[in-house]
Amino acid sequence: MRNPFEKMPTILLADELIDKAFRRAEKAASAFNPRGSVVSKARQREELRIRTVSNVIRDNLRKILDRTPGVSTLPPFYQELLDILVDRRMFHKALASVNWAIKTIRTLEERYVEKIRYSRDPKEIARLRREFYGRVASVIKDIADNLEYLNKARDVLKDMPVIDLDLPTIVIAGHPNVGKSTLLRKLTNAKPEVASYPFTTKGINVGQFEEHWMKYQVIDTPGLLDRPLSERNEIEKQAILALKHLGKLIIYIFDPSEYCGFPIEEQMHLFEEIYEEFGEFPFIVVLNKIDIADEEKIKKIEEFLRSKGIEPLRISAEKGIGIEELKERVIKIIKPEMEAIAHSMGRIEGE
Ligand SMILES: Nc1nc2c(ncn2[C@@H]2O[C@H](COP(=O)(O)OP(=O)(O)OP(=O)(O)O)[C@@H](O)[C@H]2O)c(=O)[nH]1
Repeated sequence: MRNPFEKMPTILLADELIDKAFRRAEKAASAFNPRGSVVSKARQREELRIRTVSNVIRDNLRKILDRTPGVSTLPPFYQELLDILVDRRMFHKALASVNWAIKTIRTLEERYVEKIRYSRDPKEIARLRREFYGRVASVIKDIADNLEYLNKARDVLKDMPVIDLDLPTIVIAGHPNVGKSTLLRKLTNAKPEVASYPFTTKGINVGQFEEHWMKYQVIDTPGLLDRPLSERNEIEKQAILALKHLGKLIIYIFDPSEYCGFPIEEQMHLFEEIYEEFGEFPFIVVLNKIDIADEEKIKKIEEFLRSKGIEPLRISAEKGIGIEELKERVIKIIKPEMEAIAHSMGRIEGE
């Protein structure tokens, strides 16, 4: 899956678009050598100007609509993301205004070409053409704000993170410095691709791994699932919603060594919040940095988790301890689900 907004064209602002169209029309008119009477020549030349202006503008605007995916056709994850990045309603309205401008200019073109064909006075013909120019300029000025909005939106959208929506996705959560990116690197054996996300200052880390001929995607969203809910703003809350559309499983990381700077009580508190927030998700909980952590603290967290019916896994992301077992647990949870999906699709195809 690619970024659905990758193909969005550069969007000219109102003045740029008007200038471009008028300049093209002048160029076409000056290269044009009509024959016939004075009136006929005037008609032909002005009709050419009108058609050129209309074509240039409509082509430009049409390209925006053709190369921008319809919001409702996008997967839910991208719809949420669109809301976070640019406000879905505004975006939709801006596109609708572009559509309106295309239609209006087409109507004006036909109307003025007809008027010119009926006129027998070269001065009147020139005046009609100027009037057409004025009306076109005012249509474009009417949508100036929308063009500006789309222009800015495009800059944001074309850099949207490329996340493969077809792959089962594992989301990593836990306080800062507990070892999230170290674990991601270890699990995926890859230098994580960092895509810039506007709602995290650090970008998002994405990596993949393959096991038993199946690919999995692991993402880490610094700044998102590492703080209490009360500290998150609206945008971040929405981003979390987007994650819910995307993820299949959460790997929650504790750092019993407390080297991350958060006491284990605080870590348990954050865990409870995230566990509740993602209630419908399967969780795998790991205790990281066991190479340096205190046995007593490890036990304390283990007891806390067992009281919730969770059996945590001890690992060291840095030393590579427990990573294979972690992968096995991931696969055990995700694979049957994916197989069930594949199976039901096969059945539908087979029928
Ligand atoms: N001793 C030890 N150190 C580890 C282990 N895993 C991670 N670290 C260290 O812990 C520190 C933080 O690790 P990161 O992977 O950057 O943590 P993070 O959770 O991604 O941090 P943020 O991106 O800031 O949220 C780094 O200095 C790592 O080297 C481990 O298993 N053992």
